[in-house]
Amino acid sequence: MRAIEVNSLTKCFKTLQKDIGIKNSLKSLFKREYRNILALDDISFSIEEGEVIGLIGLNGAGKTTLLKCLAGLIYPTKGEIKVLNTNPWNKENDFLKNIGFIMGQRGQLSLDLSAIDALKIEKEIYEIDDEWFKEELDELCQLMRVDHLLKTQLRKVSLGERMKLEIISVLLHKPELILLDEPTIGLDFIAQDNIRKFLIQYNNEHNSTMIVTSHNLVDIEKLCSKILLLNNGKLIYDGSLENFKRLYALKKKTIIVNHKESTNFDTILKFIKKQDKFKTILEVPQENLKEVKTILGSQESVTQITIEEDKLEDILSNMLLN
Ligand SMILES: Nc1ncnc2c1ncn2[C@@H]1O[C@H](COP(=O)(O)OP(=O)(O)OP(=O)(O)O)[C@@H](O)[C@H]1O
Repeated sequence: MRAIEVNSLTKCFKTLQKDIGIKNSLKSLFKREYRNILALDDISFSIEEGEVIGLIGLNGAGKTTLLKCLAGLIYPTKGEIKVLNTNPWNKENDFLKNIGFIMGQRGQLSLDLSAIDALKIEKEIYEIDDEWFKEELDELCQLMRVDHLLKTQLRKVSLGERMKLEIISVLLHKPELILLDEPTIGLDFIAQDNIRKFLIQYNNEHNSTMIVTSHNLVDIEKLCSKILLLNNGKLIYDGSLENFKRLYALKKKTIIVNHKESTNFDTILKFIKKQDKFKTILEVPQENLKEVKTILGSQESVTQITIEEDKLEDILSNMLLN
């Protein structure tokens, strides 16, 4: 079943321009100048139920704006959106109960409360019954390993622990659609990994649809099978991550060669990027790859050849910055 359908979505923000200095500020009180910012430019796509989609793009590409449109927090300028079979800006109760929005940069739980009290507020907002709340909370706290923090004031828990509690608060009511805006921002690598594993497990168990935005492309590679790539408000790729990597593969491949001291690199010297006694790193254009592999393969002193997979980060830099 289709979870999201977006047709020709355009969002334009109109912002007041303010000049620098008191004199100019006073002037702008009388003569207001506005600037239009096209945050989303005629984009269309659809997402099936249970898919985990990576929404990527450089700063200002339009990712948060798109998530906010999908959540019904802002109105589009033009176009149609259907999320869970409804118009998000109608804000029907059923719709609101079935979506969860996690914003890594801005927590929603009150820092003055203990974790359990803050979660109980969510329980009341979403009208979760006592038994369900207890069961869900136990399960989620165990999965996230935060049981010991429930009585602690949120101001006193670490950033990673707070993020886990934020995620729990959003998942308590088992939303069908989960929007995750930078879910691992500011977390150490262990906490990032725990959150990713948790989200994968949660998706496997509940078949919830997820959209993840992150500048940490490891999140995207580990969590998402499909991506939406935004650039200056335009959707420039919609499809599988695998296909994206194939379509936009880098023109040069990195080959790591482990070898004995005696290895002869004479015929492929021009490809050497770095070399020490037992290891050589080569940068080889696609068209020379076969030839270089044959040369390396014919040498007995070569013990291992590894061709590095293109990193998503490198493909994107190559694509967006060139
Ligand atoms: N409320 C607003 N008023 C005016 N302009 C806005 C508003 N919100 C976003 N914009 C502009 O819309 C564009 C897209 O912003 P958006 O926050 O969606 O980008 P993003 O892809 O999420 O960026 P980042 O990766 O930096 O979070 C930017 O040029 C931004 O300045």
